[in-house]
Amino acid sequence: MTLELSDAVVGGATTDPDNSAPVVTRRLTKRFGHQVAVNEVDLVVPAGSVYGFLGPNGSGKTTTIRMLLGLIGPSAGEVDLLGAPMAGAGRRLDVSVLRRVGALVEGPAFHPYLSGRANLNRLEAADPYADPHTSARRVDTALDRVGLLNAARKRYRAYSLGMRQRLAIASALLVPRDLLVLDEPTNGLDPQGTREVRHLVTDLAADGTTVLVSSHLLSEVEQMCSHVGVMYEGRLVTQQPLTELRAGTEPAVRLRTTSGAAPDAAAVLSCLGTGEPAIASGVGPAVDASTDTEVATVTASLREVALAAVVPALVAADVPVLGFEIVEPSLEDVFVGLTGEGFEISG
Ligand SMILES: Nc1ncnc2c1ncn2[C@@H]1O[C@H](COP(=O)(O)OP(=O)(O)OP(=O)(O)O)[C@@H](O)[C@H]1O
Repeated sequence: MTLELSDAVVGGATTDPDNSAPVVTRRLTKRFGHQVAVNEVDLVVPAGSVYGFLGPNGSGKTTTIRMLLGLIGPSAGEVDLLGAPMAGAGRRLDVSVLRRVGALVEGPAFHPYLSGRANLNRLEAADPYADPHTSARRVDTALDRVGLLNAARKRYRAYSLGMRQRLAIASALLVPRDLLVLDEPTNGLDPQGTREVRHLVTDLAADGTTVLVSSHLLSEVEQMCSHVGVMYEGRLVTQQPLTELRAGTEPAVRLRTTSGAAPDAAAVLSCLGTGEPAIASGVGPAVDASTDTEVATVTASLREVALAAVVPALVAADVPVLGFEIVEPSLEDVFVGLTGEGFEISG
C-alpha cells in the first residue's frame, strides 16, 4: 500500500513537504485483541525538532514507540525512520537504519557493583555491530556527552537517579545517532534528576540530533520541546510546533460584578462580540467588601473585540465593575479542550 505524503498528516498540522522528517507514520495501528491501543496515527517528527509525545497513561505512546523501533509489528499502517521503510505490509523493510537511531524504551539493566564505564563496556561488548577497536573511545565520548566522565569510575549503585538515567541515555549514544527516541526518560526521577535529563535532551538537540521524547507531563514538554504531538485513547489528537499551539489560544476577559448585574454584564459582552460568556459564583470572595453585595464572575473569550471597548460598554449599561482582568489560557487549557481531561502538570 502506498500513500501520498499528504495522507500522513491527517489529524495534525505538522507536515513533511521536503520529505526529510526522520519519523513518519501513516495510519499506524496496533490492536491487542479487541482493544485498539494505537489508532491510525500519522506522526511527522521534523528534522532537528525535539518532539514531545504527550498523553495520559495508557494513551498508546509506548506502543507507538515500540512500533517505530520495530520492537513490535503494527496491525496496520506504515513507519518510515530516517527515510527508510521500517514497517508496513508488503514493503521491503530496511532495518539497517536502526544503527542511526538511539533508543531508550525500557532502560538497560545495569550492574550495581560495576562502574558506569564498565557497564557501558559490557553493553558495547554485547553489540555484534560495534567495532571493538573504537569501543573505549566511544564509551568515553558517550560518558562525556552525558556529563559522567568524572564519575565514570564510580559504581552504578552510588549514582543518583539523574546520573543513572544519564548513563541509560549514554548507552543509547555509543555510536553517533541522527535520531534519539526516549520513552518517559524522566519517569521516577526527582526534580534534580529531571532537570539533568531535560538539559541533556536540550543539549543533544542543539548538536543536531532529532529527539522524540514521550511524557505524560505537560510542564516537561513545555520546557524542552519545539513540537508536540498529543495522544488520547490511541489517537493522535494534534501535532504542531509548540509556538503555533500557543498562538492558537485565545485570551479571555474576566469580570467581577454583583450577582444581580451578572446577566446584564454577560449580555453586554455578548453584544460586543465576545465568545459565549460564562457566569460563575464562588471564584474569589463571595461578597464584595466595598459594596457589601454578593459577587459573581463573568468570563468570555475576547475574540476580535477591542479591549478598550469593554469597560466603557459595561459602565454605559450600569454594570458595576468590581474587578477586571485578561486571562491568557494555559497550554493545560488547550489540552483539556482537545482531550476533555487534564494532564499532570508537574512531576
Ligand atoms: N502487550 C500488550 N498486551 C495487551 N495490551 C497492551 C499491551 N501493551 C499495551 N497494552 C495496552 O495498550 C494501551 C496503550 O498502552 P501504552 O503502554 O502504549 O500507553 P502509554 O501511553 O505508553 O502509557 P504509559 O505512560 O502508562 O506507558 C493500554 O491500555 C495498555 O494496557
